[in-house]
Order: sequence, then structure tokens, then C-alpha cells
Amino acid sequence: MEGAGMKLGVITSGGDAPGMNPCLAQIIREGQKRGHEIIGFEGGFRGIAENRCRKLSPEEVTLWYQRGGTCIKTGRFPELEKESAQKKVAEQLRAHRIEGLMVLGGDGSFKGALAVHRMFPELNIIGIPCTIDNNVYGSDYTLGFDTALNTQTTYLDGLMDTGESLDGRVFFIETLGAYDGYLAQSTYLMGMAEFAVLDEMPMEEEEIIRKVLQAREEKRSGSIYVMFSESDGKHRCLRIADVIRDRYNINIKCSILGFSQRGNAPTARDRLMASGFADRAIRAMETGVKNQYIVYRKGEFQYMDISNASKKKVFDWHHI
Ligand SMILES: Nc1ncnc2c1ncn2[C@@H]1O[C@H](COP(=O)(O)OP(=O)(O)OP(=O)(O)O)[C@@H](O)[C@H]1O
Ligand SMILES: O=P(O)(O)OC[C@H]1O[C@](O)(CO)[C@@H](O)[C@@H]1O
Repeated sequence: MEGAGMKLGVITSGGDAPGMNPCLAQIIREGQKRGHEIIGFEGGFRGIAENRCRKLSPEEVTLWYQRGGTCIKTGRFPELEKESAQKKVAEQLRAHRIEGLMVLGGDGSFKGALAVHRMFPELNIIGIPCTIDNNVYGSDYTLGFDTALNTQTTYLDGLMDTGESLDGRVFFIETLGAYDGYLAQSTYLMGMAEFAVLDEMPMEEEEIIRKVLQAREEKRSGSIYVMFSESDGKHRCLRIADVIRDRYNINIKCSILGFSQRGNAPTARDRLMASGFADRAIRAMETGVKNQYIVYRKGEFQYMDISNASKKKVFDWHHI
């Protein structure tokens, strides 16, 4: 019955993101206060299929606010695209008498939730956008982005101390984010990089090289900093750096931030946002809001039908 004393499931799914833990903690604390039972399935949709679950209690979550990653583990479960896996997940949720499932993840996880809902239409599904990539359609913000950006900024601070002490170097810095350029573009927006190489604005290798040479011409002191988004994961910056080194004998260094960028204690902003998302999710379950994900748009939380999750977010060049 909607409102009082519901049995609610929760998973984290896709890549982990700082902010997932405080969001879980708030769901568990608020949930219990309002008389709900919160069941955590471990490792995303696979954990539901394999029936790895337990009741989560407020006593265990005190330190979750300050921890990166996710304390109930996450996972990718590509089998869920098949009907057989969708049925399995739906069966398990039915067996546990779960009335609503909260899914903390990215756009892929919301598509997965919708697929499960089709097999179990009485199940309410509510999504919370959690990914350092900031790429969920309809939302200006996804949990984890601020922490990943702060990690990146601290890294750049260190790099620039040395880059400004030894003139004339070129630094290529690759961020995570797959094909989404929000992390890389942010450093450029801050004014800390000469330019950013993004999938949103494809650039031929020769064009990148030309821009590096031009930046060196224009900058009389210090070094040159160029951001690269992760793209296909083949570290294109290494290849381009080799060409520049061989052709022009320039001292060029590549820094690939890699997976430590996905960790670390959530920033205060991510903790605050986590709490806002969690409250809206619980309220949605209680008030009969059905099959939505929560978005943060123009400074406020709103609901968006989960079928929109498959749409591509239009890149916002000046996201702030
Ligand atoms: N089209 C789909 N149909 C069914 N399930 C899906 C679909 N897309 C994704 N999923 C499920 O959601 C899981 C997570 O999706 P995905 O790997 O795309 O990560 P994500 O949620 O987008 O997060 P991140 O941004 O961190 O990558 C998949 O492993 C799969 O279980
Ligand atoms: O850990 P995995 O599954 O290799 O995923 C890596 C991807 O996940 C993300 O961190 C998003 O969660 C992307 O930035 C990155 O490309």
C-alpha cells in the first residue's frame, strides 16, 4: 500500500560514483523514520537476480556519508538486455514482495529498471542519477560529478606547480567520462587549460598539434595544459604526444587520471545533493509518483518519466 510502511528495494548500478553512499544513508535513515523497510541488493541488477540482499539499518550507515564508492557494491549486468534475465530479476523482487525499487545509477541503469518494470508492472521504479559523467538526459547534475571534478582540480593544481616552475613543457591530461566531455571541459572553463579535446567537438590530430604549437607561440612563460576527455579509452593523447615529441622535440608529458578519479570522499555539494535526491525518491514512493527519475534542473528537483533515460543529453558548453 502506498504511503505507510512500504517494503522498498535499493541498488547501485553502473559505475560507482561518490555520492552514492550518502544517498543510500539518507534513504535508509529517512526510510526507517517514515516506517519503511529498506532492502539493499548487492552489486546492482545481478545481485537481485542472484538474490544477494539484506535489510539495511540506520545503525550501519553513520560513516557512509564520508565514503566514496558504494557500500552495497555496484555492477554491470549486460544479460539484463535479455528477457530471461529481466524475468529472473522481476521474479526475485516479487518473491521479496518489494513494492518499489530505487535505482542509483546512470542512464543505462534506468533503461534496465524500465525493462524490469515491463516484467513486473506493479513495481514502482524511481531512479537517482549517479555518475561522474554528468550525462543523464534532463538533469543539469548527476551525483559524483562535483567530487570527480574536485579530484581533477587538485591534480591540476599539483601539475601546474611544476609546470610553472619549469617553462616550456606541454602537459596532456586525460580525464574519465567516456564520450562525455563535462569533466575535461570544466578545467578549460575554469581557465586552467589552453583548450580541451572533446568528442562533442571532434578535432583531427593535425588540428590538435597546430593548436599546441600556437599556444606555445603565444605563451611566453610557463607551460601548456591541454585536457582530453576519455573517449574510447584508447588514450589518444599518448599517440599525439609521440608525434609532437618526434617531430618538434618538445618536452611533452601525459597524465592519465584514471580510476582514482572515480573515488574519494564525496564533496559537501555531493552530500547535500545526495540528501535532496534521497528525500525526493522516498517522497515519490509515498505519494504514488510512478516510474520516474529525479532530475535537478534550473536549481530545483523535478521528476522525469523514466522512458526519457534513453535520450541523449545535449552537451551544455557552459555548464556551471
Ligand atoms: N538497454 C538496456 N536494457 C536492459 N538493461 C540495461 C540496458 N542498458 C543498461 N542496462 C542495465 O544497467 C546496467 C548499467 O548500465 P551502464 O553500464 O550503461 O551504466 P550506467 O547506469 O549508464 O552508469 P555509468 O554512467 O556509470 O556508466 C547494465 O549493466 C545493465 O544491467
Ligand atoms: O569501470 P568500467 O566499467 O570500466 O567503466 C568505466 C566508465 O565508467 C565511468 O567511470 C562512468 O561511471 C566512465 O567515466 C568510464 O568510462
